[in-house]
Amino acid sequence: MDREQQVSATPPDLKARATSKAAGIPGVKHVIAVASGKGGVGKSTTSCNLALGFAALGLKTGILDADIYGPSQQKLFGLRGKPRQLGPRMLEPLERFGVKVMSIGFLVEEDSAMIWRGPMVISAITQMLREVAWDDLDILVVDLPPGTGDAQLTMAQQAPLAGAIIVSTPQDIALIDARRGIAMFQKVSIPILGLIENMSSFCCPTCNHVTPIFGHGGARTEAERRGIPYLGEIPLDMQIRKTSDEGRPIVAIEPDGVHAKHYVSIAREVWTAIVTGAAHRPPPRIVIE
Ligand SMILES: Nc1ncnc2c1ncn2[C@@H]1O[C@H](COP(=O)(O)OP(=O)(O)OP(=O)(O)O)[C@@H](O)[C@H]1O
Repeated sequence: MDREQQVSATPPDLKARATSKAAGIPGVKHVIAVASGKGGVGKSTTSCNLALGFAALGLKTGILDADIYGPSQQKLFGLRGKPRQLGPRMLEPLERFGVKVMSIGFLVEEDSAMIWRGPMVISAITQMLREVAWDDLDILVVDLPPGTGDAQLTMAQQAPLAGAIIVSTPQDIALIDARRGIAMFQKVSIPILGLIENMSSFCCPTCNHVTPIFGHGGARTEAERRGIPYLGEIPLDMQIRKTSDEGRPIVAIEPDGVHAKHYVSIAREVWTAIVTGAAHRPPPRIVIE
């Protein structure tokens, strides 16, 4: 059953867009999306450190900040300045810690409000995807905005996604939203590369007591229930927060530290799934018309 048949039970608008084939991005071998159903669960921090994890594996890596309403990759990577124009339509991504970065945050003032309607958001994301000189990347990580709106759907349908990673905290409330994200990607037949539990537990730096502030293990249970890979957990840790705020992400500045090892190991697992084609695909649905 092909992709067009699988989406035929979805609303007409979704179906029409789902059938438009996602064309490849010149110079980019694999594109993955990092998504979350809910805001503030650490999706951007995870995308940034995962991208650095791919780079640590020796892969040529880029990151696209598709979070139009709240871009943060420019800050996480400690980058300032505007991308250089290369000809009439092409922009050169900025680069730090060996990762090429493009974000709407480079193009608008930090405190300007992004009051854009859906079509403008879609056009901006499409341009950042296709009118940027990514140039010979093994992997492009796309940091999606939270939720399952227009921007997410556009990426799911217009970018040639190898798969999506869902980030959630262990709480029920975040997992309910994560489920919606999973369902959206499955509806458009994008493989789910796995679920990451962020802010999984807090280890007190003075007494080493571990406190599951947002609960613990919820994402693993959810992944098992849905039959999708569980990629692991990242603790709630002040160093992760502090280094992110300072624009010196933990994988870049402490590459041999315990957190970097976590992120790199997740990156390795994801990369293996991509190149072996082992990414989880939803079972084909029987459609009666
Ligand atoms: N594992 C972690 N430990 C400590 N702090 C974290 C961790 N992950 C993220 N944070 C912090 O939580 C806050 C929110 O993280 P982030 O911006 O990555 O979330 P998000 O899901 O991308 O948010 P948004 O929905 O606004 O895009 C940031 O201050 C970040 O530094």
